[in-house]
Amino acid sequence: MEEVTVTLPTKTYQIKIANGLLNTIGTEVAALWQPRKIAVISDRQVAPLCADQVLTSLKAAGFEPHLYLVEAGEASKSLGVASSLYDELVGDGFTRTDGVIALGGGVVGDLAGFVASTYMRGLAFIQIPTSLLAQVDSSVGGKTAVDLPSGKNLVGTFYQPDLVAVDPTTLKTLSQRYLVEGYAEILKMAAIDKPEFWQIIEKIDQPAAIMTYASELIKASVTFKAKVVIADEQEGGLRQILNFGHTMGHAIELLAAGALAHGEAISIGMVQLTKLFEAYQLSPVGLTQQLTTALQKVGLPTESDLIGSQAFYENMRHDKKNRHGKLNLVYLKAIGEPVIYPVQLNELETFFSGQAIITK
Ligand SMILES: NC(=O)c1ccc[n+]([C@@H]2O[C@H](COP(=O)([O-])OP(=O)(O)OC[C@H]3O[C@@H](n4cnc5c(N)ncnc54)[C@H](O)[C@@H]3O)[C@@H](O)[C@H]2O)c1
Ligand SMILES: O=C(O)C(=O)C[C@@H](O)[C@H](O)[C@H](O)COP(=O)(O)O
Ligand SMILES: [Zn+2]
Repeated sequence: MEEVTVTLPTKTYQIKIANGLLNTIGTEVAALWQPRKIAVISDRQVAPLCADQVLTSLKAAGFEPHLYLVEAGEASKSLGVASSLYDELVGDGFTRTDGVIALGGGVVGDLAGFVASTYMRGLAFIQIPTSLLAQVDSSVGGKTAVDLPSGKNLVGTFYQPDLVAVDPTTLKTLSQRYLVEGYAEILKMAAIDKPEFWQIIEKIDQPAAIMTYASELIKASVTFKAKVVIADEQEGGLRQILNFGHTMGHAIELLAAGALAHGEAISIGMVQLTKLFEAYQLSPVGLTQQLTTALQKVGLPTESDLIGSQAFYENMRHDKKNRHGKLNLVYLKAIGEPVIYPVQLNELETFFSGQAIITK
């Protein structure tokens, strides 16, 4: 078993990574929680694959698990779905001494974490991520959210789990599209972490290689993400680097209305933003091509015709790195050297059209 510890001012928790961990999840949970009711929140695609394993193990450890299912996909990250879950928890008599477990990808993790953090002002919460994206990124760090029609993750909380239990064997049933999509967030972390991480990326020459290096990639990603979160839990400054590619990416994802998965949109966002900063001579010549090549090797998109419309700029203005009239963008001075670069909101169009005057 690999373990990474997340030590924060208010709590410390473990990210545990082991093949077959779902079979013994009850024992892991019993080491943290007294017997209680547990809301296991999952989606209709994931639950038939592994919910039985989790429920059986929880029951054997003395818990009373209740399974709640949402539709698979981003549309479930809504206030409406959260509200239905609150009603079900009330109906089943959940109280503040009970718990919530997210069993699924990033959608289920963000939604269940949001419900756990708000229902009766907060129930204990555990993440069991089953997609690659969730295992490397979304289950760690405590960002929970639902979307609004006007933007991604616009309502949410910082709410840390008591445990993140990663069982990489769950990835065997994940489609190639979502394996590759999760890889986009791995590549993001490799691009902003020390160059040793990028060296693992250099070895990934086709989608199948992602599975070959999965354990190494998961460990490197959560170790890096944990380090950033420990340094800046609530994104006062440094944590914004984890948003590399997300300002454009989230705007594109919203405009694509379900046609692009999160990681696909972030892939486009990383490349197009780097292209802009390369043109402004703030990123080195050739960096856009380096990122493009690494992303295209696994089939990720790097371009979109959704960029540049009025709605695109409007979406970017809702970015949570928008502070005091400036939008903090994250660009790369080099691989492993992310820089936070504030742009005046009233100059956003000029900046993104490549016509701004840059003083270095
Ligand atoms: N909180 C954070 O820090 C954070 C970080 C990154 C992304 N996110 C959010 O995560 C979401 C994207 O997560 P995602 O890519 O996991 O999407 P997802 O949860 O929609 O999962 C992708 C698809 O894979 C299926 N799936 C999941 N695990 C599976 C398995 N083991 N076998 C077969 N199918 C499986 C799901 O049912 C879904 O259809 C976005 O909403 C994004 O905003 C949050
Ligand atoms: O954990 C973080 O911090 C991140 O930014 C990770 C991102 O990959 C993730 O998509 C996150 O949900 C984006 O957060 P947001 O604050 O831009 O909504
Ligand atoms: Zn992301």
